Amino acid sequence: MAKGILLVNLGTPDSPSVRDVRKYLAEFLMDPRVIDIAPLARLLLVRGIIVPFRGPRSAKLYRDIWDQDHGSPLLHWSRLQQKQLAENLGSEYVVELAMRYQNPSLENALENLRRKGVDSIRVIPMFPQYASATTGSVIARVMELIRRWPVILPVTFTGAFYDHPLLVKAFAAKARAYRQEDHDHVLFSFHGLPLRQLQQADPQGHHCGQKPGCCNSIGPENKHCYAAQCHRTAALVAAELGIPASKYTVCFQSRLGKAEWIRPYATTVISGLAAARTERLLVFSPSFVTDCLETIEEIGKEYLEYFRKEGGKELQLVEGLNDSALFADLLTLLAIDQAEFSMAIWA
Ligand SMILES: C=CC1=C(C)c2cc3[nH]c(cc4nc(cc5[nH]c(cc1n2)c(C)c5CCC(=O)O)C(CCC(=O)O)=C4C)c(C)c3C=C
Ligand SMILES: [Fe+2]
Ligand SMILES: [Fe+2]
Repeated sequence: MAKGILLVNLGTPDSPSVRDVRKYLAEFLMDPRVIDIAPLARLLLVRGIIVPFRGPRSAKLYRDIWDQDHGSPLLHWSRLQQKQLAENLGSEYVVELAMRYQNPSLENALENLRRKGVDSIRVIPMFPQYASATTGSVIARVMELIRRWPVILPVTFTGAFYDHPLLVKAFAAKARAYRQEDHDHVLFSFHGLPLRQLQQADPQGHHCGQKPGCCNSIGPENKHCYAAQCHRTAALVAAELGIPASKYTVCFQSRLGKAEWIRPYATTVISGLAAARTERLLVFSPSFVTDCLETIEEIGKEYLEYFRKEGGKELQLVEGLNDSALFADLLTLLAIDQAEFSMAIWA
């Protein structure tokens, strides 16, 4: 009997049309784990302001990144990762891919696994660092769908993998395509989060957002902190590449709305670097395992333009993990438990 593996990434519109982008934004932003405000306020904000006004602007950005043959980069690379994983795992496993929002839908992917008669399901949310808005939301939705099944199969979920040696090696391997001596400084730009969501990961209120820099390092007391996990990924990748602490900065991008998000904001850091006469930046985007709108468009185009406006010259985005064989190996380890893996390599 086969084991089911479900890879889950965030989601993307079905097409870059205004209609499909609005549909995607509405589903995504109505998730209470993403916009965590009172239901009526969320409805008014999302349906009344963000979807109507941001929809056309986002659709234009999606048109810019849409590939003629492959469509959404996020979906294209996720499909390739599914294929690599299925090849690595062999015929004992059935590997499905789903998006938390839009398609391929979680409903269909889970139903496919059920119909194929798998014995168990292992869900792999494809987010290196834990956030309630991403990994948490995937887990919550899968549980909601599976609890309706007549026979509830054994289901396991993998968690954050921000410090996994294969993740670090996979990012470092991608960076080796760019010469470090061609760049004055390295930026690790992570997707941002509202500060209040960071603080929710610290129910005792002892750690997150308590004093400047408290989320810049990780320990047992703040191991679920998204920002601390991001800082740890950056430090590990920098160490792997021999980049000294003086040569890199961590920042957070994609702020939405007026609330305070995790600092420092990407634009503030970019302005500061330009003012300090940094001319050539190399930018990693290690909260994403595939290139997507937030890497290709926001970093590769918008931040490049912004950096130049502020006096900088070049900003080079390090390609996402995309087709990385090392990342496919990491997914393989996540898919099978370590004991099984060591038996497989000893066989
Ligand atoms: C690391 C993963 C992500 C976190 C954490 C996250 C939080 C988060 N995002 C928004 C709002 C938007 N995000 C958008 C796009 C987008 N976000 C992620 C990942 C995370 N988001 C990805 C991979 C993408 C790109 C998808 C693609 O199709 O390429 C967008 C839509 C694009 C736009 O209009 O700019 C919005 C809006 C919030 C509010 C949030 C915090 C909880
Ligand atoms: Fe996002
Ligand atoms: Fe924290």
